[in-house]
Amino acid sequence: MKVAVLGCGRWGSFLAWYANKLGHEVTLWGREASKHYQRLVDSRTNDYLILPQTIHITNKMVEAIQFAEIILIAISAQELRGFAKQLNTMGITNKSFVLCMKGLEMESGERLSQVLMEEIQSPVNVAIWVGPGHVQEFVQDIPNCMVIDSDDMNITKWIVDSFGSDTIRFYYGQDLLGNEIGAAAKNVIGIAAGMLDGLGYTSLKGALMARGTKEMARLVKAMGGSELTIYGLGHLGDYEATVFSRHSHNRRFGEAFVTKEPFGKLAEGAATVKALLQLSAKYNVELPICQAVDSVLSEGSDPKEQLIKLFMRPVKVEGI
Ligand SMILES: NC(=O)C1=CN([C@@H]2O[C@H](COP(=O)(O)OP(=O)(O)OC[C@H]3O[C@@H](n4cnc5c(N)ncnc54)[C@H](OP(=O)(O)O)[C@@H]3O)[C@@H](O)[C@H]2O)C=CC1
Ligand SMILES: O=C(CO)COP(=O)(O)O
Repeated sequence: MKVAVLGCGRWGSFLAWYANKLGHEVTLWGREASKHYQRLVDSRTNDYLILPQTIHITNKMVEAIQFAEIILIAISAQELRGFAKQLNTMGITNKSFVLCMKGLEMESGERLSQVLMEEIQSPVNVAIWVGPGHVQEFVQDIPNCMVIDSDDMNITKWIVDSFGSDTIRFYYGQDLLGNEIGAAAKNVIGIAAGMLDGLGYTSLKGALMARGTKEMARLVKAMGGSELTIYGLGHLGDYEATVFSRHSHNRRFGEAFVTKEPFGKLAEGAATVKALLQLSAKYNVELPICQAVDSVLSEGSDPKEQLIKLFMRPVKVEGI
C-alpha cells in the first residue's frame, strides 16, 4: 500500500516508521521550516526513533498526497481547518484520509472529522485512528490496542487490515462521534491528572477515572453517541497512557502548570477543554471536571480551591 503521513512531529514520525515496518511504501511530509522536518532530513532521527532510508521525506505536500492511497494526518488539532483548506488544490478525489489526532476545534466545538468534511470539496473517505499508545513503547515492540472508526465499516475494516499487526491490535469502532469526543476528552482528564500529581494528590486519580468517564459518557449520550464508547479504548482505554504515563504530554503539562514549571510540548487538552465547555452548554450537560480544569488554566483559579469546589458539590447517587 502507498501511504502518506502528513505531519512529522512525535506521532507523525512514528506513523511513518510503523507503516514502513509493515511493508508499506511511505512518504512523510513536513513543513519546510519545521525543526522536526529539518532534523529528520539531516539525520533521520528525532527524540524517539530512527527513520529507515526507505521512507521518502518531503516538504512538497502535493507530492505526498498524489503518491498515496491512504493519507494519515498527525498535526495539531487546532490547525486542521486551515490545513484542510490547502488540500482542495491537490487532487484528493477518492483518497482515504485517516485523522490520527485527538482534539476538538476550540472555536466551534466540532469534531475533527466534521472540520475536515466541511473544508474538503471532493468526495473522500475519512476515518480516525485513536486509542492508547506511546511512541517510546511501540518502538520497543511493546504492543497496545487501538481503534479505527469511520462512518463506513468497509473503510474501517480496510484501514484495520492495512495497519493491524502484533504491535497494534485494532478494534473496529462503531461510534465515530463517541470515539472522537472520547479521544479528545481523555487529554483534558490527562491534564487534570497531572494537576493532581503536581498537588501531591495522585491517589485521587482513581476517583478522577470514575467521575471523568461518567462526565464524558453523559455528554456523548446527549450528543447522540453511545455512552459505552467512553468505556472503550478511545477514552478509558487511553487513561493508562495519559492519566498515569510519564510519557504523556497532557499529564506532564497539567503537572508543570500547577508546579509553575515550563513545558513546551503540544498538550491538546488545553484547547479541547474550551470546545468541551461549548458542548456542555449546547447539550445542557454538566462537565464539572472540565469546568475546573478550564478555570485553573484560563482564569488563574487556585487548583486546590477548584478541587474543594468539586468536593462541595451536592451529594449524588454514584451512577448519575
Ligand atoms: N496514541 C495516539 O493516537 C497519539 C496521538 N497523538 C496525536 O497526534 C497529534 C500530534 O501530536 P504530536 O505528534 O505529539 O505533536 P507534535 O507537536 O510532535 O507534532 C505536531 C506536528 O504538526 C505540525 N503542524 C502543526 N501545525 C501545522 C500546520 N498548520 N500545518 C502543517 N503542519 C502543522 C507540526 O509542524 P512543525 O514540525 O512545523 O512544528 C508538527 O510536525 C495530536 O493530536 C495528538 O493528540 C499523539 C501521540 C499519540
Ligand atoms: O494519545 C496519547 C497516548 O495514547 C498521547 O498522549 P499525550 O498527547 O498526552 O502524550
